[in-house]
Amino acid sequence: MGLPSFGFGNDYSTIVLSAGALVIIAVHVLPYLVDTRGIRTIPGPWFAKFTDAWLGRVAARGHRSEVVHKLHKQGTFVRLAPNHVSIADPDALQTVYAHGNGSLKSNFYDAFVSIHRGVFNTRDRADHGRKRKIISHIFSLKSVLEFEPYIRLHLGELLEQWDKLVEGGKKGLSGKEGEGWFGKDEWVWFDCLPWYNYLAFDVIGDLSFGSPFGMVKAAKDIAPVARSQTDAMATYGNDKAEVDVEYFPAVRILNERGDYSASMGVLPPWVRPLLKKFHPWYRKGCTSTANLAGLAIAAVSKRLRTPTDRVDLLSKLQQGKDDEGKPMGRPELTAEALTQLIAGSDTTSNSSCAITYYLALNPKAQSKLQEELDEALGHEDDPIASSEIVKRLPYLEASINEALRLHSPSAIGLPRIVPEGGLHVSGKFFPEGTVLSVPSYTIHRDPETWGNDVEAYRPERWFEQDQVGIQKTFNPFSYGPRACVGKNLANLELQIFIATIFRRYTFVLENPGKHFDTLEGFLRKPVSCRVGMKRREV
Ligand code: HEM
Repeated sequence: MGLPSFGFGNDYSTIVLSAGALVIIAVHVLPYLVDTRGIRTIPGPWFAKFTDAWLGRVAARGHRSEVVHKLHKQGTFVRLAPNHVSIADPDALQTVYAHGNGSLKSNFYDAFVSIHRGVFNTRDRADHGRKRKIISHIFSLKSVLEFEPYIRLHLGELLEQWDKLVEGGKKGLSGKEGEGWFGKDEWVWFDCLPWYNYLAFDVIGDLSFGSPFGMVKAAKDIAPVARSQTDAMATYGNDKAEVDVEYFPAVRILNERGDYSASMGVLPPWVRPLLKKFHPWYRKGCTSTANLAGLAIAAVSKRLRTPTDRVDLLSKLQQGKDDEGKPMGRPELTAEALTQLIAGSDTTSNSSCAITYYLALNPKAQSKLQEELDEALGHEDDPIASSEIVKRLPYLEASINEALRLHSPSAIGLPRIVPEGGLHVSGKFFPEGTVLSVPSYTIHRDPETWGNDVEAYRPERWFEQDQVGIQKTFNPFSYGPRACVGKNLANLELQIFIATIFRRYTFVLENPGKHFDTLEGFLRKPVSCRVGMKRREV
């Protein structure tokens, strides 16, 4: 008996396999061999030379900055994808991100768009310039001081809650199941991360949407979200119409959205709809992105139904006008309020948590900070520190900056496209269209700038090292026209939070030997931060 004949079937599989091989060669191998950008000799992981999938996988696993940092042990330049070069050189910041160099955000940022582009994910230069012009004066030093009462209000609520925990701790009580706190040896032991999330969300929710979520008071991650975006958007044009809401954990959906977008953004645009449809992890992220948008839609709609004379971010956005004197329409207003909620919430809470962790780990630094706080605020009856006093405290500033350096909430290299004419960066020429980034995590560990003990938390280094080098290398808020527009508000919040909290309480780590676990999406986030806390005698 002869071998079975596969006839047409055999020819067909050969054609499919050959076509597949040709597509792989055309899409992945040819660009590598032709090397139009002249980056073939740049070292990097083997797979990353041929496909974006390597970076997509690393991003989805949540430790991108640490992985890229290790790769930079090979040198200043690392190829992270067929068209993406990471440059670990503080001098490169001025070239890649500076005003006037013409580089734009890459298509990474398209993965962050939900209802409408906001100032963060608008890539077109003119559109961004228009938005930024309307928004930037809202975040001037003078303007953000008008927001101080909201910061004080919600911080006061946090102190009330933490005082209760301290009292419970002294009595040796424990929280109910799921609350995660217990008292032992006069201390209360608990995870401070969720509380910082509640605080940051309440402050920014109050500022961006005109009412807080009430998370601190409820001690719970919960916020109203529009039940149907389509129905909610149908109310645009009728500010009196009510939007039907349901309740979601906002902190969780914000985290899921950041992880999803940061991994999706490094993949080619044609793969993205397929992943959204067929891959469960990406599908969940897509749902969270929609829910987060629903949160902004519901909140802005509620605010417009009940006009008020409050001064907050939303009222300032409503008053803002472009060069033609036109205010923002409701979709744009909603998108900007959402941008501020996203950009101004877990950035601040993760930073506050990291500062608390490093001060709890380093009792000497904590005592030194408390001495400075006692001297400056000792005569004050008000438990909440005022901006007027805290802005002048050097050790407080160094303690905050040292934690932002080490933890780096914004740690990944933010991708920018080389403009027409190309760019010379750190001694190498990159032609138009190459994607470049400078990883903050790695330059925050540059021994030339920071000294040889880069992994140690030592606020003192801010007084010892060369100030020009520090100014050039410290990059928590990025640099140039796309740098953080909310930096003044972020600094105000961090200074008031940390001064108030460390003046009132002392912290130790529950398990000082345990690694400070983080998970990175767009931001580098602590996973938890279990501390012991007690009231100070002040
Ligand atoms: C410690 C807290 C914060 C950190 C570390 C931080 C960091 C950053 C960074 C690194 C960027 C650049 C992102 C990129 O290019 O992809 C950025 C952009 C931005 N941040 Fe912040 N941020 C913080 C707090 C805030 C706050 C409180 C707000 C406002 C409520 C805010 C609003 C924004 C906006 C709107 C952008 C986009 C600006 C643009 O593209 O023109 N941020 N932030």
